[in-house]
Amino acid sequence: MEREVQRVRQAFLSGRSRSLRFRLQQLEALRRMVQEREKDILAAIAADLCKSEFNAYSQEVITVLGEIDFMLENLPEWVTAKPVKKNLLTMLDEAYIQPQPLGVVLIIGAWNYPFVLTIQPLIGAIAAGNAVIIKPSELSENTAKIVAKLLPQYLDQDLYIVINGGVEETTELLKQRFDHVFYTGNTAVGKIVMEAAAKHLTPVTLELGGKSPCYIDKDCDLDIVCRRITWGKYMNCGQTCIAPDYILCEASLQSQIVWKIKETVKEFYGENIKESPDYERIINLRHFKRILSLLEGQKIAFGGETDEATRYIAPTVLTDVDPKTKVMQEEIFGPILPIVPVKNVDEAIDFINEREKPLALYVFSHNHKLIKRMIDETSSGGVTGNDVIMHFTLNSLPFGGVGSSGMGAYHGKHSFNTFSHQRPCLLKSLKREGANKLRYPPNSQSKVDWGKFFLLKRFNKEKYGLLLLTFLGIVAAVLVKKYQAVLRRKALLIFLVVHRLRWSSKQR
Ligand SMILES: NC(=O)c1ccc[n+]([C@@H]2O[C@H](COP(=O)([O-])OP(=O)(O)OC[C@H]3O[C@@H](n4cnc5c(N)ncnc54)[C@H](O)[C@@H]3O)[C@@H](O)[C@H]2O)c1
Ligand SMILES: CCCCCCCCCCCCCCCC=O
Repeated sequence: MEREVQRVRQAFLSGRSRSLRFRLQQLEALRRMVQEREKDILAAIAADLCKSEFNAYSQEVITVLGEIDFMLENLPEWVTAKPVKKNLLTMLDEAYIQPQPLGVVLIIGAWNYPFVLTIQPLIGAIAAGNAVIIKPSELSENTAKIVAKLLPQYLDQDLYIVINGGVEETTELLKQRFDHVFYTGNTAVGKIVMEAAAKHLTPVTLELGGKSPCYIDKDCDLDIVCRRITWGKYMNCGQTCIAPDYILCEASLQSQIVWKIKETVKEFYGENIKESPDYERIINLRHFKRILSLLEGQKIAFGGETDEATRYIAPTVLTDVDPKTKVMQEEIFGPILPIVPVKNVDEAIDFINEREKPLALYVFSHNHKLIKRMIDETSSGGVTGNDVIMHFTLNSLPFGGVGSSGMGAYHGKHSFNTFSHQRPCLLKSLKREGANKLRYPPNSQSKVDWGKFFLLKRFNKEKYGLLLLTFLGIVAAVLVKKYQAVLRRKALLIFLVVHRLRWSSKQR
């Protein structure tokens, strides 16, 4: 493992991942891979999660292609140095922020959307100019294999490598030194990742999970609400990090919600859900048994049918759920939807705030003020009002958690920033030493006063008169610079003295 990481670091140190041209070329190669090998990728996802080609394409491949296109379009602008505002002490100098790659990045992918949750961070890391070690989840072994097979056929083989394996390999990998670790998965392993990274002071992005609440207000169109929730909850058999985990609503709405979700399930998956090409299966037996154990002692309003041989669990709704029961203590990550009755929105807000900060929050209402209030008075990684999941699809929004649902974010420019160092650069001249005397010992009250004047005031915040004066001063300085080096220093001094006198008189 150490040798592999060394090899990737050597490739990074060669400097070739840094040029814009190279990054664009690698991203284009990645896009070609997805387009040319689409069938293989879809087949692998199908084998892992029993997902139809249509679903795999629209839930995973579209997002990957969209992200690559977005990067290709915007990267030339993002990589350029951005000039910043200056103070009086540095106004003749060059000050800018230069985004730079971090170095060697480790990406640990997740199994539930095994392609997009591994490749989307990779896109950001390449765009930012890094070398990358990709560790797909061993739970989605078919996708892990196809990723390991295809990436070296299209990308630089020394800069971007795939290491497959389970807990043992991940543990070994995490002993190595990286410049950033990006992990997607559960909170318990997130802590292990962060602890390992801390040994090298390596920064981490943790894309974790949590119980994402869904509040339904009385004032809404329940047909539409239930259709949207049914889509987001049972997509991928409930194995979605931002799936609505449970519903909070007034008790009087409960029976209507149950009935409408039941009808929608029929509309989406037909009478025989097992036969539906749109309904997936649980990833493995461990998760299948874990989800079944959450049903114990619950009132099943509909669903509850299971088949261990195929790891099938029917779309299920639980009513009058006691918040103290097991199903409300851990993230469900399966097709079970508990309804917890609350008296009103105040109680719903308290309920959410008494628990760990979730990855997503959903609120349905015609009342825009109520939605805004929910957002203002709670915390979560992201929010979608009057729908579920959809904030994930917008690459202008940072995607990530807060508190126990994670730290850091990605997607679009946010990925580029996550994998870049925003390097502050100030380029001074070795001339104009006169102004610098101010900061050299011995210090004095007069120097402190000049320092206050130079550093606590920004000329762009001054009134018009001052602006004009500054402008004239700069013009004078430029002219003087052009014609007479000696005069230039004097003109600048006169300008600063005038400037200072005005400022001092205002202070008084
Ligand atoms: N925020 C997101 O974008 C996002 C996306 C997908 C999943 N998730 C979250 O992930 C969770 C689902 O994942 P899961 O819990 O089923 O994963 P899991 O427990 O089945 O496996 C997680 C991974 O952790 C690794 N692992 C386990 N123990 C380890 C150890 N001691 N050291 C190193 N690695 C170890 C395993 O090899 C495996 O690849 C949910 O909480 C979900 O919300 C979050
Ligand atoms: C054909 C219609 C296109 C519909 C687009 C819907 C996109 C859904 C994307 C779902 C991806 C969810 C990933 C969640 C990450 C955590 O598990």
